[in-house]
Formats: sequence, C-alpha cells, structure tokens
Amino acid sequence: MTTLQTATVEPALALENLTLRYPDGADGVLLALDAVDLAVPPGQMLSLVGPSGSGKSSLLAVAGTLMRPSAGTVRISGVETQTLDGRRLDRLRREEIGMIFQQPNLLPALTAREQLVIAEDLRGGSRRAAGRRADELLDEVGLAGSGQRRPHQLSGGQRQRVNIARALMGSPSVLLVDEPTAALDHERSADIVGLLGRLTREHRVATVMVTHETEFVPFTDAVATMRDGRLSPPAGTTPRG
Ligand SMILES: Nc1ncnc2c1ncn2[C@@H]1O[C@H](COP(=O)(O)OP(=O)(O)OP(=O)(O)O)[C@@H](O)[C@H]1O
Repeated sequence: MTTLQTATVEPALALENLTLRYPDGADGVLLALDAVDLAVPPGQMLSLVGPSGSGKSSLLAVAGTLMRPSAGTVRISGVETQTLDGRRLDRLRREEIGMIFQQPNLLPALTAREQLVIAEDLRGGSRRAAGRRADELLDEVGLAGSGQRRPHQLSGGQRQRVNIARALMGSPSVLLVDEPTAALDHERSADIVGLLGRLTREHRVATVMVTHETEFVPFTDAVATMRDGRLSPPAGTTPRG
C-alpha cells in the first residue's frame, strides 16, 4: 500500500483495493485501475506520476467521486462513499473535495474575488463570510491586490492561483490536482507546486497531484507511480521532509 505518515492520523483520503473497468470498444474490458491502495493523511502532498494512459486521471476521478469504481472502497474523511446515495455524495463532494485542473476554467465576466464568492454561494453559504474568506485566500495565494481583476487581466500563473484559492473556499479535506503546471513556464510551475505544498500543510488537506514534471516531485511529501492501472509505491514513497 502507498501510505504516507498515517500511524496515528486517520487518512483524509483512503482508497482500498480499487478497481475500475471501462468497456474497451470491442467485446472486452480495459482495466484502468487494478487493485489500487492509497492513503493520504491531512497535511501531506503526494505526487502521482506515470506514463500516458496508465490510469492517473481515472484515479483522480474515482477518488473525487466523479466516477464510481467497479470494486473497492473510496473513503473520504472516514466516510465510505459507496454507501451514499447521489444527493449525499454530491454534498460530500462539495464539502470535502477540492479539484484543480490543468486549465483554471474561470468565468470570463467575473473578477478574481467573485470567482471565489460565487463558489461559496453555490454551496449555500453566507455571502459576507464568503467575501471575507475570499479575501484571506487571495492574500494567501499572493493575489491580495488583484481581487478586482478579471481573468484576461491576469497572467497564466495568477489564473492558476485563483483556481487554487477557489478550490479551498469550501475548506475541503482532500485536494485533487491534475497537471496544475501544464500551461506554465518552469519558474511559474515551481512557484505553483511550492504554493500547493504550503497550502497543503497550512490547511491540513490531503493533496494528490498528478504531474509529468518529475523535477517537482522532490518538493512533495511522497511519490507513487501508476503503470497499467497499478500503483507502485515503495521506492520513492518514503515521506520526505
Ligand atoms: N471513458 C473511457 N472509456 C474507455 N476507456 C477509457 C476512458 N477513459 C480512459 N480510458 C482508458 O483508460 C486508461 C487510463 O486512462 P487515464 O486517462 O486514466 O490515463 P492517464 O494516466 O491519466 O493518461 P494521461 O497522462 O495521458 O492523461 C487508458 O487506456 C485510457 O485509454
């Protein structure tokens, strides 16, 4: 099992014996996830690497409860997600999981601050509290003075920072990040990975980051490699730092 420092702390994200099959377009099935075990405690960041097609995005989608596994367990903050009906699963996803994709997908007409506030609005929270939290988070990601800017007035790196702040608005316990630096140059990529590491510790979230850029892996607490749907931990998976 790929396990970080979980000795005394309940993992925020636990995947057990996870299997995901897709129809292969002919008569067979493709095994996208094959008996995957993974446990990530609060405050730890795991890099997930592996060749194209090895199952990394599938793992994020199942961990994020966007797809149900064919077999196995996804446990978020101790809750076994397969026991939940659709409505309770939606709620758990809103409250416990933050997702960050390669492209920030910000709404063009909204300011950076509004992108964050509207995310909380959709959750049914108070607008005033959302405004305060948005200001705090924009400050934390280094955008204190840019809250009134719209996406086209921000750089690629700044847009990704807004995206990260937005993912933290609901105080998730799990952060799932898919190639956050794919659209950025080297220096900005290093800044974004460093920022994700800091926020992981400060907000006590369990973060899984899919990345092709192995040079940033040493900045995270552990690394696991996907190959043909199987997760192989050991070698590099000793927690760092
Ligand atoms: N909706 C789907 N239906 C059928 N097969 C799929 C589907 N989505 C993914 N696959 C297959 O499942 C396997 C794993 O895909 P996945 O996208 O999880 O890999 P990945 O490691 O994220 O790849 P990449 O690094 O290129 O994004 C691949 O063989 C892919 O072709």
